[in-house]
Amino acid sequence: MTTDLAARAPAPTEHGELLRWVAEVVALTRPDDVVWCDGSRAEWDRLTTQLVDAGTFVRLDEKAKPSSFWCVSDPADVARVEDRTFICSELELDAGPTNHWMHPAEMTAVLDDLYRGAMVGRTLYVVPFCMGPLGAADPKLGVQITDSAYVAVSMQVMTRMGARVLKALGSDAPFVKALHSVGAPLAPGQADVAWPCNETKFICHFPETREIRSYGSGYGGNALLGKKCFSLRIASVMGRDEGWLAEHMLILKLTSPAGAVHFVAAAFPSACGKTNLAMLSPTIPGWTVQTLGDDIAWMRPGADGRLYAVNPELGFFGVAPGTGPHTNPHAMTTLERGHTIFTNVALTDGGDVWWEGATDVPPAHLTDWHGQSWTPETGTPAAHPNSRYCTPMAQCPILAPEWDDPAGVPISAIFFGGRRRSTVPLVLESRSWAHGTFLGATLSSETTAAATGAVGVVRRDPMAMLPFLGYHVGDYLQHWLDVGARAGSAAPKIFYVNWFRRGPEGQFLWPGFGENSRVLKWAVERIEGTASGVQTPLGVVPTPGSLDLDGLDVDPADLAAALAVDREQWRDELPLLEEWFATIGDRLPGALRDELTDLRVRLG
Ligand SMILES: Nc1nc2c(ncn2[C@@H]2O[C@H](COP(=O)(O)OP(=O)(O)OP(=O)(O)O)[C@@H](O)[C@H]2O)c(=O)[nH]1
Ligand SMILES: O=C([O-])CC(=O)C(=O)O
Repeated sequence: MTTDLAARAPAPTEHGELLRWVAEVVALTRPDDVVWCDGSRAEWDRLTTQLVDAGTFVRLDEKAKPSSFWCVSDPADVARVEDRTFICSELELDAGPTNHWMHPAEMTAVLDDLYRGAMVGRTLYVVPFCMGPLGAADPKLGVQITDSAYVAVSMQVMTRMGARVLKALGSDAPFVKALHSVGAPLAPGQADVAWPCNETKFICHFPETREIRSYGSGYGGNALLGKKCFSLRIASVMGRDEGWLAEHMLILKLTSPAGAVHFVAAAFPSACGKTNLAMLSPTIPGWTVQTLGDDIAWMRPGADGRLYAVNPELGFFGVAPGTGPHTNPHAMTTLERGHTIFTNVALTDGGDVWWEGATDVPPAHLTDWHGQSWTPETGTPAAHPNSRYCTPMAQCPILAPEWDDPAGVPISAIFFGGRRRSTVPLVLESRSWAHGTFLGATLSSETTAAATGAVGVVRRDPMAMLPFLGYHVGDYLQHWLDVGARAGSAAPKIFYVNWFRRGPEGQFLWPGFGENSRVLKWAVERIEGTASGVQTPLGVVPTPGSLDLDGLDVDPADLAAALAVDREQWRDELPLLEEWFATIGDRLPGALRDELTDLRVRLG
């Protein structure tokens, strides 16, 4: 009976390939029902109400957070699963040394076995979506099939989706096939759980056929397939083939008191400060920051040689803990405007949400992310460290007017940054595009709760893309060099930053957050040729007077320590860089090997 379902459900499209694929997935997964998502407000209301009735969502107080919902996941499904993430290229060599690999045919067989009957008792949602503005010359279209209503409503926040995308697909436009199942079929009469998922998880990418297949998880980056899976892993391959860059970067607009505008893109690993920098409230008078994106940038060369950035997403899927009125007031305002899904934060007795850092003083009583009663004496965090909000970008009070422009914005500066307790100074300017690519290629950062596994372990994370590369890291670095060479003098200037350096007592040496505007200012003044800097073996750092410190209460010794380039520490770092380059193997571009040799010489 279920094999006829695709034919019985009124399909609002004449796209032959899409209809064929939906019928094939229906036959394999055997859902009870098929729903084509239209992206309407009525659909949001219907699906969120359904999720409330199912016990997955709790509706928040309408005055505090209109049309918003709280939910908690299975405690074993709280983050991206990098060890279960695969790049299934035809050749293992093309996935490179940083990715898990399985041959596409072998992986398809494994997954087909798992998908067989996986949607029994559930509804299959067809979610047509577009990454980036629909009005783009070459809109990047996708269709996600999912058996999770949570995913369907989250995709409505995070992507341009629904009827208008189906229309853009017409009868034959190409699209990325993104199949997702939580892997939890329901036997007749079996009661559902609030967060269905499976212990077995697979997040698989087929770069040659531009397909994604995800199984077993309902969590963000594993399940909202337009995000990391499409916009980074698959799009990095599209970018390689088409001559552009798909990057794990925020995009911001910086305006000086004189009205000079610079667009800045910045790549930091997961949970290392992208959202906060994108929504920064400058502490220096007259400067403003506006937001265009907090996680992903697609940068294409324009006719003038500059790189133009577009944010493919429509929402923010942000880390909740640490977000508060002092650190990120604009994120707080975005959330207050509602239409937000909160996952794994705590619930207040008044029907609002809370997490560590939301207020200075915690409420006297909460329901924590395990659904348990919590008081400040409980002694465990009320919110999971990787708890998230999923909220529409359009609600951000400092959204830049250019945010939806299909042409994108010209990037003046690229920042690379990680979370390092030592060694890496507050800011460095690279000597050239190739040197900047070297700094990005050797970026290191301590792991965070955004992925399962140990937290706080230093690892190399090239351009903050380690978990998101759709192909060989060596080829990717060569692509960076090629894009820069084509841009020539129009290429953005590359900077390297570290907000997380610590002193001997473990204190942050730099206050961060809004104060990072001082670093942004120095960077654009370097580009304009008005700020001075001093050469170090690593690159140029600010001279004592060139970083604007007006009104900043910071211990001069801490500041000096934050800016210091310690030759000893860097000499100790050299073998680690060698080791990393050896991992990349013979596809490492020679120009980057030369940069390492030059660094060794400069360090003496
Ligand atoms: N000390 C310090 N902490 C920061 C700074 N900026 C951000 N953080 C903290 O870092 C954590 C992650 O920040 P986010 O801005 O959400 O990171 P993200 O890179 O957008 O994270 P993803 O959504 O995983 O990509 C939060 O707990 C922040 O409070 C900073 O300048 N200094
Ligand atoms: O992808 C996710 O689940 C969340 C995210 O932004 C990240 O981990 O960088």
